[in-house]
Amino acid sequence: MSTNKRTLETITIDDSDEEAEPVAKKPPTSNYSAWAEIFNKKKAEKSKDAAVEKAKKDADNEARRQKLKDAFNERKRREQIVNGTVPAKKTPENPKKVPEKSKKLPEKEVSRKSKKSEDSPGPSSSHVDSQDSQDPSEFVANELAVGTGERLIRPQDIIDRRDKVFLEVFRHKKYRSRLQMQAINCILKRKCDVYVSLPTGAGKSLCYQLPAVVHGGVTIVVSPLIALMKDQVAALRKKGIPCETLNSTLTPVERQRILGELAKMNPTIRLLYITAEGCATDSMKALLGSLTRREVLRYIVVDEAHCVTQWGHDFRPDYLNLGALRDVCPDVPWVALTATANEKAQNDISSQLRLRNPEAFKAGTYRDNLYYDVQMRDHLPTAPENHMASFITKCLTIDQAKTTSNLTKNETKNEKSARTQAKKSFTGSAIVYCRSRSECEQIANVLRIAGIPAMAYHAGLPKKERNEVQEKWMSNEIPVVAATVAFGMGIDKPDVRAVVHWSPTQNLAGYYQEAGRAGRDGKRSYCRIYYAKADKNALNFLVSGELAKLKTKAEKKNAEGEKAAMQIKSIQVGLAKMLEYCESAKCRHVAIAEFFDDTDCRPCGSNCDFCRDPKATLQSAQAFANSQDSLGSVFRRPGTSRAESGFETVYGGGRRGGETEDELLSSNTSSKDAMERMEHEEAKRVRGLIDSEFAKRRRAAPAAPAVPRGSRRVEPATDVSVIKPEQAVIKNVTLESRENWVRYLLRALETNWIVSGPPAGTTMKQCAEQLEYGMYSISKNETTYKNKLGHKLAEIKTLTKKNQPFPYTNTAVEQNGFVKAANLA
Ligand SMILES: Nc1ncnc2c1ncn2[C@@H]1O[C@H](COP(=O)(O)OP(=O)(O)OP(=O)(O)O)[C@@H](O)[C@H]1O
Repeated sequence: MSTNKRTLETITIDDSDEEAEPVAKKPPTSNYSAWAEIFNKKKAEKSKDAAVEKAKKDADNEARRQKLKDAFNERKRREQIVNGTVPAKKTPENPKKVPEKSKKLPEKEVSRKSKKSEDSPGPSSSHVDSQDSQDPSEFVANELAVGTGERLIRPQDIIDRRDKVFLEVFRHKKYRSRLQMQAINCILKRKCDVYVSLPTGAGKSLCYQLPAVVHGGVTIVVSPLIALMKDQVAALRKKGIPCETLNSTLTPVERQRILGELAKMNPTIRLLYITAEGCATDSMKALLGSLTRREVLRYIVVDEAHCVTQWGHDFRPDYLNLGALRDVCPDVPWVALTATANEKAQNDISSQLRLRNPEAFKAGTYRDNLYYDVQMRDHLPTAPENHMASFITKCLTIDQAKTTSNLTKNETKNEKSARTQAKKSFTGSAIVYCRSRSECEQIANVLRIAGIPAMAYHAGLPKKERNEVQEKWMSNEIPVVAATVAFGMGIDKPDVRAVVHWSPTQNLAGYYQEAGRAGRDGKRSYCRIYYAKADKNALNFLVSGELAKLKTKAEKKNAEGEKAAMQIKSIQVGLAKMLEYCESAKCRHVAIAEFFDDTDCRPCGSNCDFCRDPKATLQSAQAFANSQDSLGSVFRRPGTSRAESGFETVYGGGRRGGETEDELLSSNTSSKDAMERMEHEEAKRVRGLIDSEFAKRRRAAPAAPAVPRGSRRVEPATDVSVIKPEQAVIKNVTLESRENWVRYLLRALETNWIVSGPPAGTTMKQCAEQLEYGMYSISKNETTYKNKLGHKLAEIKTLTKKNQPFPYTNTAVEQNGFVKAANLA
């Protein structure tokens, strides 16, 4: 003890450097000198490490600075190209600008240049169009200033500028398709209106964005969603293209700034995104008139043009006002773009928008990198959630090198626990579309339990949280989002490897668009629907209110009545085709193509479940058809046929009155208000619908012989069964309702036991049946029976949320803690 004290007293601590270790000075003993030597050596090593660390940090910072500088310079350069302030290269193909007087080139020179540009590498010589599109004489020279610097004085300049903008602003190497290039060239010529119908992800936006930049001036783009516009504007700004959006979410100051810029003689804004509602206002008409008079209005573009037609799946009444703009700017060329319009819709779009002899560029819907399939939820070998989880795992290849495991030695013995605890690193991402917010939460939870990082995205989340989810998904931090339909609109993520619909959409066209968010990079991606009879009922039920409203309108013998009748037809056909797609066994690509009147599409061969394995697909469709009348007929009274029930005629689809969840989210009202309004409306609508459906049926049905409710007998279901169905000891509890409770319990257990599976020696179905019977056998009346089962269901769901397995005990043997004598083995 005393030695220690002495040693400590003799050490002088050098604390001049806060980060440095204490240094021993004047070592009094040889022991101490050895100790000090180690200390100093350590200090030297540490400072060396610190120097290396510092050098690394400096290098990183420098690299980051350089990257930012490069990005800034690159953006500046792109801006200069866009503004036409980059001096053109003095090459033989692009000679120095000629003075105004010699604008018109001699015939000979034009044709020589035309030949040259065909041969020139340009944006992919292999994709260079036929002579007509490259012929400079075809292009109408725009003699007004493009921006502040350059003036396009010759058609050849347009071609040069097109290639420069294509390569250096949009940074593409070659055109996505010949059609994309042809459409771009046609639009660039500004000689006629243009209609573009290309598949999802085909690059339609470039068809108008490139000409808009090349010609300078202002291009007006009408888009259906504020969120969509915001995304487009952000993406264009990143490329250095000045663009703005005028919508209801802007502050007065922002609005004023944009209007002030547009009022200038040469506005710098290249693309102005507006909503269809905004177009109809007098102030917008005045603005367009003023731009036209100043000759700076280049194009009017109608994106998602199917919104203009009642034949489309997403009709927006405001789009009908667009045609009136023709009177304000009669000579400006129009461009209409869509991925989802059939022949009827195309004709309607042309007439509604008053397109003048539009040149059409159309391609079928077929995308060979997308694999479509349908899985019948009620006929899967495993729990549907489990099935989906393993499907997603397969789609998103797991990067083994990056996968980390925090398991201990003992835990690795347990495979199930290993599955849940290894932190896998996935490549690519996926979306699971759900119908309700609770379904989103439930699916996200189930996926997490299965070891796939997933988050829910829906209107019920605060905006901040929604943004966070979106950002994490975009940056591949979380690979899967379980979302409502609002998610993904306007998002252009190239590596979405799977789009799963936990239940189908209300319309085949809508499905095509949502599924089209997969594989935008052209790589193999998967589009799957999980389908069950219950979905069919729910879809029919959901749209019947909308149809009922339209039917009242359709009774009127005027234009409004005609439009409503058209809409009813479109809704009915859309849903009928969606259900047909799910239920029939045929090439999925052909089914989609036929819906869009594309008769050229041949069976894909290997890009859908049917073409891969026709026999299995047929069997699955057959199994579904066979179970049609026995499954979950929640909304149909036993004894009535489907036609009698009225559901056969209430196929429907489309979003309600053009107001989507996304729009509600982006409106001025707070998202909570919007969300509540939406939920309230939906609940009211469904309640009203149920009442009216049942009232209708009560009126229509012949008076049935009075049968006490509790004793009513129906054919037992085939998907689930109940224990001792003949008992009927509780008044008003029918066999039907007991079966429904078994189904609810089964669904809840399937989700909860996705990882652990049912207790040894049992199946999930048996457990669900036992649980129901347990409650049935100890309840005195209908209310206690329902309460007990409700609590049990809630208990299972709560445990699922907490990622805890439900501890199953056979409730048939539980009664107030005692085992029933009858159940003792
Ligand atoms: N020539 C090209 N080369 C490479 N990528 C391209 C080309 N043209 C467009 N793209 C890219 O393809 C992606 C899809 O383009 P875009 O969003 O315009 O598709 P779209 O046809 O509008 O699809 P959707 O109808 O689904 O919205 C974008 O990331 C875009 O940058």
